[in-house]
Parts: sequence; structure tokens; C-alpha cells
Amino acid sequence: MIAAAVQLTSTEDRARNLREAMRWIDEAHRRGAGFVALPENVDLMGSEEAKIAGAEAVDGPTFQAFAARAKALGIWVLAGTLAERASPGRIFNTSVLYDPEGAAAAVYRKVHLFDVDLADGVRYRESRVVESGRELVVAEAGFGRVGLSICYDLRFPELFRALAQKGAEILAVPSAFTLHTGKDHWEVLLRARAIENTAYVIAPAQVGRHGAGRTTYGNAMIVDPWGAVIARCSDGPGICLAELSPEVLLRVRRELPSLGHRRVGVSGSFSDTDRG
Ligand SMILES: O=C(O)CNC(=O)[C@H](CS)NC(=O)CCC(=O)C(=O)O
Repeated sequence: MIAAAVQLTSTEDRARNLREAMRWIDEAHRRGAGFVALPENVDLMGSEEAKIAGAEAVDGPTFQAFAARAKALGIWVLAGTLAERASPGRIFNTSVLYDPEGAAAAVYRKVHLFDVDLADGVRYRESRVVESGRELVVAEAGFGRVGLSICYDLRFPELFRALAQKGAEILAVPSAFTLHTGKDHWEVLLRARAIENTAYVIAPAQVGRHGAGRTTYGNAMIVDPWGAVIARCSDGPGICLAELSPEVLLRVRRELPSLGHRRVGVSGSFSDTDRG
């Protein structure tokens, strides 16, 4: 299975963002991808007000546009994240995996919210409008089991370990990492999650200037279960492609069966029973 990670510079213009996303899905399909993953905020990079105003039910028209494209091309599409309507005035930051029939194979709502004051003066309070999801999701896709996460989730290894324990072989991390943090943390964290869970990591990303002082780091990439970066996007919008090979996954897991050697639970408790 060839996978594509998409890199976008989404803006406040929803129609434009959707056109751009579709254009890159088509291009990835043309280049042989059977699984195309889009970044966080694929619908809109903009103000909280704009996000709330544009939020939809999980089967709303923007979500459905991605479902329709998956079906039309006969491919798997991860609709990076879109704003999903929650309680009045609030949203979920939601990722949906569509199968080649256009059916939603999985829905994941971002768990860890980015409430951070960066040293460069930029302040984020994602939890002001976003509700935290309460469910870990691993989707049985035809080409492997896909564990879902979003952006800031990347900093919480216990989430990925839980996904691996639920059988995840491919970890999706659609993101909009800031330039300030991304330049030092993005690749290191992605490769660490791949190595420690002996899993593929596919990390589509936002890149560049989005307006309102927001600049994202880009470097959308695909990492193999050994931790090697096997595809990376260049500067600006685009795609990068790599094969997700069940044989490579099996070989790495045979050589390094660390998932079966765990002794310490997340609470710090020791266990003798969790042996591979
Ligand atoms: O600014 C935007 O509108 C786009 N960004 C997002 O939607 C989200 C929540 S604010 N960004 C992150 O989670 C960045 C995490 C991150 O950068 C880190 O963990 O270092």
C-alpha cells in the first residue's frame, strides 16, 4: 500500500482550503497512493469564531466531501481534522478515516488540547472552544490497523502505547505544529513514537503563514517502524509518498520485540505478566 502525507497552507477561506485539499488528494491518487492523509485544520486555519461558525455535524457537507472523494477514487482518506459541532458554541477537533466505499471507518476526537504560552509570545488556549475527546481509536483498515491521534497528542507517549496495545501498526498524527516548537521537537517525537511502538507513523502537516501571526512548521513525513524517515514534504504545499509494508513491520517486530517486554504500567506499577 502506498500512502501519501499531505502538506497544506490552509487559510480562513474554507472553499479554497477544500479545493486545495481535493487537488492534492487527486495528485496523490494519480501517483499511486491508496491511502491519503490530510493535516489538522484542513477545513480552516482561522479564528475561534470562524471555527465555531463553520463547524458541522460529523456527517456534514465538508466531511461528506472527503467521503465522496474517497469513494470516487476508491482509496482510503484520512480527513485530517475538521471542526465538528459539539455543545452550543463549542467544537471537537475531529479526524475521520474514510474507506474506499466512502464509509467512515473511524472517528477520533483530539484528546490533548494545546493550552500553551510560547516564548515567542504566541498564546494558545485550544480548550476555550474545543471539547476534549474521550475515546482511543484504532481502525481496522484493509492495509493495516491505524491508530489515530492529532497534533499535540504527539507529546503524550502513553496514548500511543495504548494504541499499540490495541493493535495499531500505523500511527496517524495529522498536525499543525507551530514553527517555534516544531523546529526542535516534531521529527524527534515522530521518530520516537515509531521506534518505541515499532509502528509506521504518518504525519501530514500544515506549513507556512496562515495569517493572524500563525506560522506552522510543515515537514509532513512518513516514518517506518525502524524510525527512518522514508518520506518528507518539501517547503510549501505538496505531498510525500512511501510504501507501508506489512513485511517490514513484521521484520522489525521480530527483530526488536520490545512491545512484548514491557514491565512498567503507566501508573508506575510493575508487572511480571505482560511478557511477549
Ligand atoms: O494554530 C492553529 O490554528 C492550528 N493549530 C491547532 O489547531 C492546534 C491546536 S491550537 N495546534 C497544536 O496542537 C500545536 C501543537 C504544537 O505545536 C506542539 O505541541 O508544539
